[in-house]
Amino acid sequence: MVLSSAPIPLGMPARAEGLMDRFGRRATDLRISLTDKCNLRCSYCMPAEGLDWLRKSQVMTAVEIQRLVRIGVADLGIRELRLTGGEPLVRADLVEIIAGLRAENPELPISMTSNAVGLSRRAAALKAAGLSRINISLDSLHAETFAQLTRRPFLDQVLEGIEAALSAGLTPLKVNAVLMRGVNDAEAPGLLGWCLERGIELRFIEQMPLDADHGWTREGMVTAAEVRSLLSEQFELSTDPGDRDGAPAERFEVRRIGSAELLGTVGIIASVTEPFCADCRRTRITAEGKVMSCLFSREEVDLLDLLRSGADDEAIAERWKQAMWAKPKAHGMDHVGLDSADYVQSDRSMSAIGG
Ligand SMILES: Nc1nc2c(ncn2[C@@H]2O[C@H](COP(=O)(O)OP(=O)(O)OP(=O)(O)O)[C@@H](O)[C@H]2O)c(=O)[nH]1
Ligand SMILES: C[S@@+](CC[C@H](N)C(=O)[O-])C[C@H]1O[C@@H](n2cnc3c(N)ncnc32)[C@H](O)[C@@H]1O
Ligand code: SF4
Ligand code: SF4
Repeated sequence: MVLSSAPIPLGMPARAEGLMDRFGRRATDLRISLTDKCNLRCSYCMPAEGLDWLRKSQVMTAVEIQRLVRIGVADLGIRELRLTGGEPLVRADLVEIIAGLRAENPELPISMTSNAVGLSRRAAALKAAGLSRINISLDSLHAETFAQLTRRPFLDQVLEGIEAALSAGLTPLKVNAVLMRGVNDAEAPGLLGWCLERGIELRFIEQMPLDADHGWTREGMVTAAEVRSLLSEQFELSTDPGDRDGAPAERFEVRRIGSAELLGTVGIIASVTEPFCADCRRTRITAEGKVMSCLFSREEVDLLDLLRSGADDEAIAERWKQAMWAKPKAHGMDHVGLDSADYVQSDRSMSAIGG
């Protein structure tokens, strides 16, 4: 048996149940990045020239991913799984990965976050393999604005992907949009109307300082308060009565101004201005098998070396638990504040973490 070389961290119960941290939170939501590669270059995420991609040998195989999920579900209390990246669709073995995960975990909710480029050809196969639902990123319905934000002219492919995902039953389908001031912020009500017509839940995400270009500024980002104000031009929002249940998105019921008819819901993910770290339930594993206990962690704990050196499940679970025990309180620090003086942006961009 290969044991973690690290001693049990201070204060961690010797027989800690599941992925507990020092602040009493327990991670039950596992997010695995399948790849650091992507076919878009969204300005808030990737640089125009791309990044130095990981070599194939550095990236977890389907079998390694399946083993980690098995350990997470059987031994560590994981109750839901999200596949992300990079762009999961660039993995040629995506359908096999999902089929393998589903065969071992018949009841596990398995979702994916994707840019939907090329999805129209694969949506039905992904559903048949066992994918439960999908969240798709779409920042603009205008071809020029889409191309400006993503640096690629693929809007039509994304729209086709969304239609295919709906037809395949990858629902409830959610669309993620990041608003950039002066670029697509005026589109907020239009995007919401478009999603409501299709039974899609739109979520606006505050831009976070996780871009490879390090171009984020607190003044430049569009805040949740601004999103609500932009939407109020056409819609009335009221707090959704449902339980938030640790979710990043705060949900609102949507009605046209002056109408009582409920059109659907919209979510706002206010990671910067209205953080939700106190109830965080997420544990992340990067494409190269490193645990990131927080999206903004500067410390990573390697599971791939254990996977590849004959370690047993118990040793892997123990190292994962230790990594999560050290989870920072918020935003990778001991306090909230992505705009605080002591926040230091990580070298990892969102695409290399697994957003
Ligand atoms: N700060 C922070 N932001 C997060 C976290 N998890 C997700 N987000 C943000 O929320 C965005 C949307 O996440 P998704 O991957 O679409 O899914 P989700 O909102 O977690 O999941 P569902 O509502 O269950 O579909 C991400 O791209 C991040 O920008 C988190 O742990 N911390
Ligand atoms: C990193 S991507 C990975 C999955 C897939 N490529 C996609 O775009 O949906 C996941 C999510 O992160 C979001 N994202 C990327 N960079 C971000 C940033 N700097 N701030 C906020 N959200 C970001 C994207 O909008 C996307 O919805
Ligand atoms: S947000 Fe997603 S689609 Fe856009 S560059 Fe990052 S990983 Fe690619
Ligand atoms: S910033 Fe870190 S602690 Fe806060 S919600 Fe995200 S992952 Fe959890």
